[in-house]
Amino acid sequence: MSSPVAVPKSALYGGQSGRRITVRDVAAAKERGEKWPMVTAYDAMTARVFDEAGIPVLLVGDSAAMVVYGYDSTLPVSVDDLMPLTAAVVRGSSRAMVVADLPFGSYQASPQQALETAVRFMKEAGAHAVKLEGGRRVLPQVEALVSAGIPVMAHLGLTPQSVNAFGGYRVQGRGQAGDELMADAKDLQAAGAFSVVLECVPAELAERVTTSLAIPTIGIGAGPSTDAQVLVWQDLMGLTARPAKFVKKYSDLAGEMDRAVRAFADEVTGGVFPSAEHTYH
Ligand SMILES: Nc1nc(=O)c2c([nH]1)NC[C@@H]1CN(c3ccc(C(=O)N[C@@H](CCC(=O)O)C(=O)O)cc3)CN21
Ligand SMILES: CC(C)C(=O)C(=O)O
Ligand SMILES: [Mg+2]
Repeated sequence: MSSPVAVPKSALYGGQSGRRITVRDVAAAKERGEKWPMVTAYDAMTARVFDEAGIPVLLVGDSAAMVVYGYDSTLPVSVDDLMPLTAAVVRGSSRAMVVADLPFGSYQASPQQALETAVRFMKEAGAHAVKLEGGRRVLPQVEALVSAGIPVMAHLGLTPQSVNAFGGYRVQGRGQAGDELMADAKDLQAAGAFSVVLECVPAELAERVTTSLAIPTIGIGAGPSTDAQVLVWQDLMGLTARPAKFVKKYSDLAGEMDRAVRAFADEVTGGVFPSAEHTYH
């Protein structure tokens, strides 16, 4: 039997406020030095499970392109694809802040385009904040959204919508590029972003960015020093075939689902299911 490990729990993670987590709660957690978890969600039932577990922030990621829709990158997914998933996550949760990831092509063209897209996610899907990828190249977009009262989560490092420009999913921010990323992070904070995701960057860079910023950093493949950590839920649950190095598997849902569906199939073919207890008369 394994001995229980004492896990320090933050007031943000598992908070019992009875209302939604807000950007103010997220800011206060950094001031208190409390780390918190974020996970993706794409439907109401998983959102409810994560919400009831006390996860303070749920991200409806454009990773839905890959884990929900089966594309091999995040580029093909549209606003219309993500809108119903976002609405479902909002309906399935009551305490988490729900962040809508703006998909490729829905905000890059102009601040006006970014505002129109973000307003749809807030108004029609009920999202509480939006996320977009990029640094100084999207500052006008960030400023337009913040001016409209829309909380913006930024995203630096391995920004998957730029996978074709990077030539693959590779670590970002090594050497000189680290100084560029630091400058992007500071400018995003100055533009009013309430948090910034750091994806696939050296831990030392993520630590420097985290201590240099007043807003929280959310790491994925960015080492242990960021204020928060995010994973795609299918990765941490063991549903993903070949997860990245930064993924830790906390469950083997693929194995469990395989076992369960084979058991059902065997009982159907063997005439065992349904028995009397699952039958109406
Ligand atoms: N299921 C899932 N999980 C994710 O974390 C995720 C997505 N999908 N889709 C969108 C992006 C793509 N992401 C990825 C995908 C692959 C690697 C990857 O294979 N990385 C290499 C590192 C290569 C290097 O060392 O430069 C690895 O071996 O982990 C990283 C991030 C993260 N995001
Ligand atoms: C992995 C997170 C940060 C993301 O952007 C997504 O799931 O789309
Ligand atoms: Mg994303």
